[in-house]
Amino acid sequence: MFSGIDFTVLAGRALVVTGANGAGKSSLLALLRGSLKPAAGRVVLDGAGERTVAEASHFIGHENALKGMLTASENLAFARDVLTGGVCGKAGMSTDEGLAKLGVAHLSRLPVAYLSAGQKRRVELARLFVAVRPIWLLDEPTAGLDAASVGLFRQLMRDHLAIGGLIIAATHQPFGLAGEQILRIEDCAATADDPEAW
Ligand SMILES: Nc1ncnc2c1ncn2[C@@H]1O[C@H](COP(=O)(O)OP(=O)(O)OP(=O)(O)O)[C@@H](O)[C@H]1O
Repeated sequence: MFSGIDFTVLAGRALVVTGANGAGKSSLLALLRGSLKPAAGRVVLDGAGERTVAEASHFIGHENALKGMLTASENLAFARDVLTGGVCGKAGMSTDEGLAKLGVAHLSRLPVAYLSAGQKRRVELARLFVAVRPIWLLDEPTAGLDAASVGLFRQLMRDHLAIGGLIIAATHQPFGLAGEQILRIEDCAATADDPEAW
């Protein structure tokens, strides 16, 4: 795995985590949201009151968290209920508005099992908009998206940063977000803020 990772990400900024297959990008996201415990070190979240990173975050894994027999709209309604319980988040857009944000409003009433890989991914990403959470933890968010959808999602990330959101994304492709920090995980070490690493 990795060691020696030390970084700070401020509100309104993005950190792009890159590295070879198996370097530990997904594992780092799991550590950040608390689903894995670090052997050493800690994750500190400032300015979120009593909330943990998990409670303040959306997590989009590299596998979609969608139920095939539920429609796109039903999947989002379920996610919205789960993500807005207690103090953990407030409701955002309606499910149809969230799907429209990703350009898939016309798929709202279809069971997700009938959708293409890219369409499923766009439904998954719509979750970011039906509940309001300041931190987006994204694992290969644009995998399977066509060029137009990648461009659309890049703009949605910019919009989130512009309102003071924070994004940490594992990816093999640069997003080209202004001022994005890059953390390259290499064998048992990490090099931070190295834009030439691409
Ligand atoms: N559940 C698990 N149990 C044991 N080892 C695991 C588990 N998940 C991942 N690993 C190991 O941890 C290491 C890092 O995996 P991780 O998925 O974090 O890599 P990654 O950088 O995200 O890779 P990729 O680019 O292929 O998605 C790998 O060697 C992998 O085999």
